[in-house]
This record gives sequence, structure tokens and C-alpha cells, in this order.
Amino acid sequence: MANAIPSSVNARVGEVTERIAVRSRDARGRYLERIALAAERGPSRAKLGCANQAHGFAACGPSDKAMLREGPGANLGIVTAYNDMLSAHQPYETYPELIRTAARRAGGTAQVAGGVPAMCDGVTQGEAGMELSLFSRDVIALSTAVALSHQTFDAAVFLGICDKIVPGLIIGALSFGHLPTVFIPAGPMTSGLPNDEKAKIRQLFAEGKVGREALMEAESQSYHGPGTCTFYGTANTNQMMMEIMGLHLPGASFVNPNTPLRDALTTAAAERAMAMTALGNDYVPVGRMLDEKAFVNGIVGLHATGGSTNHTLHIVAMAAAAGIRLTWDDFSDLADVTPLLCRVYPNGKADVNHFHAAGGMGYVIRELISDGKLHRDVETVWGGGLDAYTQEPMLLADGTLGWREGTAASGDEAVLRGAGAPFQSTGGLKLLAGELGRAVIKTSAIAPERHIIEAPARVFHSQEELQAAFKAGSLTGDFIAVVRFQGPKANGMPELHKLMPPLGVLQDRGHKVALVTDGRLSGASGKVPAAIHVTPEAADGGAIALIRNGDMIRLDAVDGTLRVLVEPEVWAERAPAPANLAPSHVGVGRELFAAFRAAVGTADTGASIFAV
Ligand SMILES: O=C(O)[C@H](O)[C@@H](O)[C@H](O)[C@H](O)COP(=O)(O)O
Ligand code: SF4
Repeated sequence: MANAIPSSVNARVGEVTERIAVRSRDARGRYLERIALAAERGPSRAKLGCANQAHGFAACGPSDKAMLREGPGANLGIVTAYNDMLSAHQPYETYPELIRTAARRAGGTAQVAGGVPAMCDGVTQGEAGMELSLFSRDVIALSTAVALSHQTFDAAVFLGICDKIVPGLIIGALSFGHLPTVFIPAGPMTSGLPNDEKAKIRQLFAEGKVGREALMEAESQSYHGPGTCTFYGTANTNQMMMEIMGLHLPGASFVNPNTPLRDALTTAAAERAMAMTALGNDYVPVGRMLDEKAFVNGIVGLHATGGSTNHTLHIVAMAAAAGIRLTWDDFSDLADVTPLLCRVYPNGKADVNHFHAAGGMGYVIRELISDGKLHRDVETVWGGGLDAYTQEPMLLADGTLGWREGTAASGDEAVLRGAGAPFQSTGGLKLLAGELGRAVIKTSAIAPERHIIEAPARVFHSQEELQAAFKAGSLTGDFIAVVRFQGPKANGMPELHKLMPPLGVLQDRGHKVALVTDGRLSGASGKVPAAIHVTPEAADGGAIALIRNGDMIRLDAVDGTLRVLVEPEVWAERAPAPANLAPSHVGVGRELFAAFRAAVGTADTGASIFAV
């Protein structure tokens, strides 16, 4: 950790930060030595042989070729997750040329170092492909390393937004932590059918009250154009994190795509990357920049905005790549002192465009700094500490990019509140513990009267089994659905977001329902109390495999417990239920991921295939 913690920082935030630094000292020390050594070698391009270098610029135009062959200018590596499948990534198709132009104007060059795969969790939700989703994060990290392994770059810019893509890019980038790194967002699609309206139509469809035509119309009005989906799920939580951790330009996250301001921000991001290389005087390697304070700022931002539960996995895995050891206790202890400042779907009716218009990231950062909950003395791509991130970008009269101080007052108290009068005094996520081990629950999306649920277990070994029981009308009364063998080793830890409509229907009919699973949920999941990421998972000897239909379970998000109310001597005699996982290990490419299922770690260590 670069420097001492000022007294203006909240005591708990300071204490958690310090204990992370102590816990991580050896691993972080080894990591910093590694990137310092990599930096010493200077711009790697100069160290490559002639043939190696010639291959790298063979296809360039004459001016880029001359620059790369002789010029002193920096070469920017672009790692892109462009594809047409993700509405959020489709705008990236045109970004490389914008970035090349900016790099040339800055006296250097830019090349697409490589592409990384990007899965749209919306397309695979509820389908077999979702069982590759979490693993795709680590595939993206591996692909990032392949791209940057050409070692002809002095800095890197990353084009990635959605769920597993930003975490995977960060993990890969940190293997090249000696390089300055800037993340370039593309922004949210404009607002369509409100997310809560969409969710209502889904429940009506689940009940057979509307047909597929009405459902398709609602979905198409909701997801209607280029840009990130407008709910506050994992993708938009990624944008929040990139900004609060200083990897975006200030205020860049939620400007809509295909606008002059968005293009100006993309150009400015490339210019910043060119200015931060070791060839100049403002060298900021990403591996040094992402220190304990930066990750604590990311976790505080997660809690303050009611961000995605997936980040209890991703932030742990990202930090490990920088030699920083995070635990779920760090998340839990920071949640206790972080006010919830945002109500954005699924935590409310607003979407991210409303959030941005009400004051957005600049307001959130201003409020959390003034409340002592963020570290200001951090490095950022903008240069200097976090104070600059209370600003927002704008186009000046001459069309150039400028920045102004963001609003000091929320533009909509129903969406965004100050730290002095938050929606709740603690963060949006809570850790649970009990006989099943540990789990995560997003409290910010659940009505207070549903924070404690005690009901008999109904056990399922797949989301399809639960959906079939719902269709057959056999899900009656109060129950806690235990959907197990959905952990990383079992089947890649899919999101079980398709269970929300049927469980939501039963909840709206007045039943007390909840979900307990070793799988995940979407960041867009809300409303139904869900204890997820149960660790250890069923396929790894976890006690969740001992539960039987009818066992009384108590999920208590107030005192942070997940209890199985079975006599201890009966519980001790239980044998784990068997499960046939073979159908999940073949088809849609899953047969290629056996090594991932064998190597993947536990949810509370980031569910990563990389050694922690
Ligand atoms: O973690 C997340 O935020 C989700 O994976 C998100 O990326 C996914 O796209 C939604 O699940 C789609 O939402 P619907 O399935 O409700 O359209
Ligand atoms: S937010 Fe989800 S559904 Fe939307 S583009 Fe990204 S991955 Fe796909």
C-alpha cells in the first residue's frame, strides 16, 4: 500500500484496508517486484529482434510502419471485446480507428493487439451456454495475455463492458501490470420499456396470462438499441467500478454510445494512455495503480450503489491478479459502514440513464469522499487522486471536450441520495453464514419484510426441475427452493435468473419464498430473497448436498445467518445426495471445459482457475 491512511478516512474503511495490506504483503511484494522488472526492460519493442518487429508492423501503412520501425513514439495496444452479440459491445466496431487517429496525433501508433471473446449473458440466460459464462472470464484473461504477449506496446487500452469481460480484461492486464492501462466504455443504450414493466410482462407470461407475442414485444422495447442494457446489473456495476477505481476518464461510464461526447471521450482516453507511458514523465503502470486502496474503493462503490452480487466473485479474482488477497469478511465489514445511495433497477424503478441524469458517478464519488468512505490518495488514469472524479465531461462551444464540477445535489432523490440521508445505512450486499457454510444476498433489492424467511426446503438439482414443478402447479405454500449442484466445479456456476419470474409470481401470490443455491444470479435479479454462491458447493462436499425436502431452513439477512433447523444428531447422520452431472459436461462446448471444472477454486476465493 503506497502510503498511510489519512484520519479523514472512516476508521472501519481504514482498518479493512490495512488488514488487506498486511494479509497481502508477501504476494503483493512479489507482484510489484515482477512488474518493476518488466518495466526495467524498457519498451519491450526495442528489445525484440528485427524479424519479430518486422512481423509486428508488416501490415501497417507507411507512416505507422516508419514510426514503429524508427520513431520514438509510443505504441498503444488495443484489446477489444467487440462483437455484434452484445448490444453493449457492438459500438466498439469503430473504436480502433478513432484510437489509431488519436495515437498518431499524439506522435505514436496504435494497433489492435488482439480480441477477446465476450458472452452476452442475456442471450445465454437459462440456456446451456450460461454454464460457460463464468469460465469465460478466465478465458478472457488468457486471451488478453495472448494479445499483449507480442510485447510491442507501451500502454494498453481495453474495450470491454459486460459481466465477465471487464473482470477478465483486468486479470489479464495485471499480468502486464508494468503497462499503463485505460478502460474505454461505450455507454448505456437509451431508455426503453422500463425494467420493472418488462419484469411484470415476464411474470404474466409465466402465469400464462399473456402470450409470446406480448413478451417478445416487451423484451424488444426494453432491449432496443446499441449500448449496455439499462438495468444496474453486472455490466453497469463494472462501469461504476472502473470509474471509482480510476481506470475510466472521469464521468465516462454512462454517456450514451454514438454521440459526439462519447467519441470525444474515446479519443481523450487514447490520448491519456499515450501520455502515461514510460516514454514520458507521467508513467502510471496499472499494477501499481490497482493497490489495496483502489480495490477497497471498488468494494465501497459496489455497496453504495447496490451493485451486482457477481462482484463478490470478480473483485476477489481481480485483486488476486495484483497480489492482493480479499475475503468476503472484507466485503461484509465494508458493507456495515457504507451507505446505500442509489435505487436503480433491480433496486428500484430507475435505470442507469436516470442515475446519470440525477448526478451519476460524480455525485456518488463526491458523497462517499465527503463521508470518508473512499480513499482519495490513489493513482488514476486521469492523473492525481480521486477528487478529480467528482467532475463530469461536456462538449465546449467549439466541440472540444471539457470537464465541469458535477452536481452537488441529487437531481432525483428517488434515485440518488446523499450520504447524510441514504436509502439504508448499510451496503446493498450481505454475507450469510451457518450450517451450509457461507453465502451472499443482495438486500438492497428485497423488501424489508422479506429479509427473514423461514420455510420448508424444496430441493432441485436444476433450474429446469423447478420451472417444471411451477408449471405443474406443485409449488404451493411457503418454501425455500434449494437449487444445488450449480457451483463452479459442478457445472460452471450458471446464473439462475430465469427462476425469478416463477418465484416472483408465487411471492406476489402471498407465499413466503426464497432461493438457496451454490449457483449465481444475474446482477439484474432482485425481489426474491436469494442466498447465493453457497460455499462449499454441493459438488465439493458442501453441506447443501445434505438438505432434504421438508427440512426447515431460515434465511436471515438481518443477522446474517443461513440456518438448517434439523436436529444436530439427525444432520450428522445425513449422507450427501448423489447427482448426475454428466449432462452438464457435454454439448455447447462444455466438453472443452473439463480442465476448468477440475481446476476452478471456491466462490469465496473468486471461483478462478488461476492459482490464488
Ligand atoms: O449479471 C448480470 O447483470 C446479468 O448476467 C446480465 O448481464 C444479463 O444480461 C441479464 O441476466 C439479462 O437480463 P434478463 O435476462 O432479465 O434480460
Ligand atoms: S448487460 Fe447483459 S444482456 Fe446486456 S449486453 Fe451486456 S451481457 Fe448482454
